[in-house]
Amino acid sequence: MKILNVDQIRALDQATIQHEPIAPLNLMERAAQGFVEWFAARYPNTSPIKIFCGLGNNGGDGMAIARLLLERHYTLDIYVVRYAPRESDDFMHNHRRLKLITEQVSYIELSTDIPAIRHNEIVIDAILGSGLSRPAEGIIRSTIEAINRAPATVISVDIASGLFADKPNRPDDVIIEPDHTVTFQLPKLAFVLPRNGRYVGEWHLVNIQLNKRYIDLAPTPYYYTTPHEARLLLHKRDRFSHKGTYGHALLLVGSYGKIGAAVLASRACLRSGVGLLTVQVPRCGYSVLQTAVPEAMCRPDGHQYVLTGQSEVESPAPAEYSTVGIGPGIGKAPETLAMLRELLPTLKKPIVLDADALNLLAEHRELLDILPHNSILTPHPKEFERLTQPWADDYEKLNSLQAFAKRYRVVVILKGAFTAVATPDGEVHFNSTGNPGLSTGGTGDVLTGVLTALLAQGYDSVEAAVLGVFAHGLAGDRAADQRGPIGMVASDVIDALRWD
Ligand SMILES: NC(=O)C1=CN([C@@H]2O[C@H](COP(=O)(O)OP(=O)(O)OC[C@H]3O[C@@H](n4cnc5c(N)ncnc54)[C@H](O)[C@@H]3O)[C@@H](O)[C@H]2O)[C@H](O)CC1
Ligand SMILES: [K+]
Repeated sequence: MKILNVDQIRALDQATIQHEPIAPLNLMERAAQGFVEWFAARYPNTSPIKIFCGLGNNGGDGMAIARLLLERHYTLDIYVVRYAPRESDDFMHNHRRLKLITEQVSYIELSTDIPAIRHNEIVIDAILGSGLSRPAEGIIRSTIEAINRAPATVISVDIASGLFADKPNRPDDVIIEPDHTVTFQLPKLAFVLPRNGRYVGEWHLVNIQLNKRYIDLAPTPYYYTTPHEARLLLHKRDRFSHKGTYGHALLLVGSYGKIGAAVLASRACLRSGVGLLTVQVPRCGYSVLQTAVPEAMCRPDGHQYVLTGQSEVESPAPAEYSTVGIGPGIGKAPETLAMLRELLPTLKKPIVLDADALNLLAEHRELLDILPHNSILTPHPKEFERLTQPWADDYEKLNSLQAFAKRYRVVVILKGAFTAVATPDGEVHFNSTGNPGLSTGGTGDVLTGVLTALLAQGYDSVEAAVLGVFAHGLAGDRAADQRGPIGMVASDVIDALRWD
């Protein structure tokens, strides 16, 4: 699903109006109906509601929503924040229609007009929408502050008032902090950026049949992976396939005290459909691995405690495997750095790099230039910062993510809520699965195993990254359902992996 910017959203409105065709007012009515259906399904009881409307089309939506809620017999107090002399045409029209059925519309011009809000109330925020052109000031600011102080449930129409949809706010901007945002058809970039969490709450999409052709043709680097799209990436298995069909992966993982990472990555790799798996661990990990993961072959490293790449047993060179996954638990010993230096130039196919493999790359940047193209890197924000430089805001971070993926021709998976997958072509796919329960030791090792398995099976790197991140997050969601987000551990995520 595409994520469009504000100019494109405006043009999409116009395209829908022209080509459907539909009168602007009817499109607003459709948006309001969509909101009200969502609302009525979630809040069937008539809790007292306060709705705050601005004077533009977001306020127009609010006026129409107020009318539709009154028709459904909700108890409603309606406020118009009169911050300017001008009103949009569709606001005016809906204001007039509303006044035909109720006299109960109040106007907020001064702070003293702002009502007290009680804790059992629901606030609907329709003050400012995607038309925000500058930070909220004056009476808008005071109203937003009052709503944020109130102990009520807050629901924003389209976007929290005061939040820019596609560019950074200043740190001292005043923005609604909603529990829910109900937006129209497509998510906004602001919704998937971590620092905006409190200005978005849970967000929900309401389909208002905007022009499909415009959406299909609109150029954008930003996408949001829906379950349907993720499922389409899944390769079907042929009845006559055999284990050779699904590749032979090599994992270079673990060091003394971190053999658990090797076990987790190996198990996840096997649970993600790899044909054969060989795992190279330092000698101290040999018995652990053979016992904990009997399905994997083990190639013990020549070193007792860390990886050096030297193998004790006769075995093929890493380049001969379908792919290599390297990083979980490896540490940063000089021998391991030397292994990376020797290994990278020999590899011609995309590989997976995680954890200390990334930290070694950050400390020895010349290695970045010899990464096999289309390799997948899986940093969390701190690791990514070491690979690049600190950022002032999420938009700067996103730019730097896109630039990095392009420059080194790699796929970068920046982990977090709405994990971002940046491609060598400059696209970014935000993931839709996962929960805070995944913030626990070992889940990154699991992801490395998953991605290594997908590359070994012949998925191209972008598909492997998008699908792998989605499936990993979904498994995390299942684990959280079963164990709760606090009690779940990385092994639960492996157990919950499903590929159908
Ligand atoms: N396709 C859709 O998503 C649809 C969206 N709808 C709704 O329309 C709004 C966008 O409406 P618009 O009139 O463009 O903007 P706003 O209501 O957000 O703002 C009104 C107006 O206010 C001025 N303004 C901006 N920032 C400030 C500020 N800080 N202080 C004072 N005034 C400000 C500016 O001139 C704006 O134009 C969208 O969010 C949806 O809710 C349609 O109803 C259906 C289709
Ligand atoms: K709003």
